[in-house]
Amino acid sequence: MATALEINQVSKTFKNDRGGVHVLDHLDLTVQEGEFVSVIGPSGCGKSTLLKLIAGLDSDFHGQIAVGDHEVHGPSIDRGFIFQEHRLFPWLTVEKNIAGNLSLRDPEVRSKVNHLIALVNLGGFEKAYPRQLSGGMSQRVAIARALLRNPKVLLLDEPFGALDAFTRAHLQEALHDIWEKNKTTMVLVTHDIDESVYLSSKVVVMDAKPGRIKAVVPIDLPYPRTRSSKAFQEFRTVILEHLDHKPSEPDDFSI
Ligand SMILES: Nc1ncnc2c1ncn2[C@@H]1O[C@H](COP(=O)(O)OP(=O)(O)OP(=O)(O)O)[C@@H](O)[C@H]1O
Repeated sequence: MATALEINQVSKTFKNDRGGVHVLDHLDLTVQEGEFVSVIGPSGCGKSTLLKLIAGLDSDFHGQIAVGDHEVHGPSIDRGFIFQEHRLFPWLTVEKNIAGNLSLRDPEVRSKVNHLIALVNLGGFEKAYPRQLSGGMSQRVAIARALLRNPKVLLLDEPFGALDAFTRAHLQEALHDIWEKNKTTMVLVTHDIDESVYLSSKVVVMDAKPGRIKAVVPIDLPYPRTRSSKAFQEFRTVILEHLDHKPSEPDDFSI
């Protein structure tokens, strides 16, 4: 299997008046083509920062990030990005939001957009406007839009964080379906352990201050996964333990 994403000794410090905040510390991670990787960790550990570095939205960091054979120095169509909020253009229909600046009169674009609308299960809503869609439907349009240019890697920053539990579970299924059909490599930032176990081929658990990779947990459960199964719950516990575990305190010899 070829490597889709290689993160090599990546560190990031945000400069401030007091010198800086050291957010990411020497991260190494390899993601193979077609993998679904989730990144989970405490608030502020640098998950979104890492995703932005991969996206090329911030190139002020140490180390190297490569997507396929190309080192990342800025944004490129080989990486799609999905934010927590869908960021659709309210004045454009679903199909025009997906096509972006490409013309739907081009038969190739039309056929790709039609394919994506079917993939995200929004047939019949081509001419609808974002205000006529639910939050979950809007996020599915955002996913279709991000897939239009066949990115090598799709980066998702808590895409379901603002949705209710029912819609969230439904969209997790939809995302899994899209991943299986489209074979796009995905990197998902989430706070939700169940979401990470349900979707991922491996879960990266991060530590905070500074952000480091604490564990990489391969989830070798067959799909579709059943949240209530014993094996699922065992993976859940493993991740929870990694998240909960604090480095041991030095022994206290005081009386
Ligand atoms: N542009 C910035 N300038 C200065 N500090 C920043 C900037 N962006 C993020 N930070 C700091 O970097 C740290 C990591 O932030 P980041 O948003 O990556 O964390 P996160 O793990 O995604 O958090 P959450 O789970 O709460 O979304 C935080 O302490 C944050 O305050």
